[in-house]
Amino acid sequence: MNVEVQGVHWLHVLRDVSLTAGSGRVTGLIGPNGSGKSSLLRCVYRRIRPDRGRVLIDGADVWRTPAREVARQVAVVAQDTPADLDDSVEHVVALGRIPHLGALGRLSAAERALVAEAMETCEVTGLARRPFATLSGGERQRVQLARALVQQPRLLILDEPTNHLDPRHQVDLLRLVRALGVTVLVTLHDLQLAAAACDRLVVLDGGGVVADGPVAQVVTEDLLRAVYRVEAEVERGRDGLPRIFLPLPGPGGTVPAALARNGAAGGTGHAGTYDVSREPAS
Ligand SMILES: Nc1ncnc2c1ncn2[C@@H]1O[C@H](COP(=O)(O)OP(=O)(O)OP(=O)(O)O)[C@@H](O)[C@H]1O
Repeated sequence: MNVEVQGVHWLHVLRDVSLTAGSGRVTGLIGPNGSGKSSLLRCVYRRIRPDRGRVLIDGADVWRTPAREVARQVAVVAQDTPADLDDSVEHVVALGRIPHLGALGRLSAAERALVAEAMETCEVTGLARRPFATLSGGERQRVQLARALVQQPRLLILDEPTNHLDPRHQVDLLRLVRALGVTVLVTLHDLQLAAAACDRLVVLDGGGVVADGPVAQVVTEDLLRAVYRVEAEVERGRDGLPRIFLPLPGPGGTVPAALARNGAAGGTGHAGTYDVSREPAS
């Protein structure tokens, strides 16, 4: 399933955005906070209607396609979890079949097996009877992914799918997503993960596309400086993928004097120092 975004404008947020997410490929959307990534995904999955421009899925304009038809083809793991919080985990996962259900609204035996398999794959089988509301952030994220998998989408849209996951579950999710063989559009803040998981990266800044291409071409020191305003080092691994070294702080650093504790310089307008090895003053 091929996705084409053509000249999309929305409010002051998206400005003339065009991109293609190729069939069966994993396309990553990256960019600073507030650059418009989630808004663009919402345009693609028909949550918000662009003021100008079009989103075509396999050549059909999503706003000229019935919502149910889009829901049969497109699964979304969004940051805001829409599930009814009192529902059990198993029920939330089974909701993924709704777009495919007939008039009776009952799951077939094959569909129940699909629900069980998706829960197994996302390691949430042990949580099946738990109310969704009682889950941790990472558990919720895995349940939402299981719901998306039982939908058997041709396009999978993931908005920051790893932000609550521990390292092993991050790796598992991205491996699974790559192995599915469906078209994937994903936002990720972790550029190392994005570089490993995606075939192609599109960079948004200020609501516009500022770079678009294969991972190795896009993730560069110049891009990190220009778009994220961070002085990072980028090396190439033997696999050709970029390795990103951010200028992480060691002990000690500076903060505005008004925020400094631990006996740092007082007054206003001067930088104070802090020492992370010291207990905060009580
Ligand atoms: N309904 C809305 N009305 C007005 N402004 C909005 C609306 N939704 C989002 N915005 C603004 O649009 C900008 C882009 O938001 P969006 O959530 O798309 O960014 P993002 O790139 O996904 O950010 P983040 O990395 O922080 O998740 C932000 O400045 C946000 O405040």
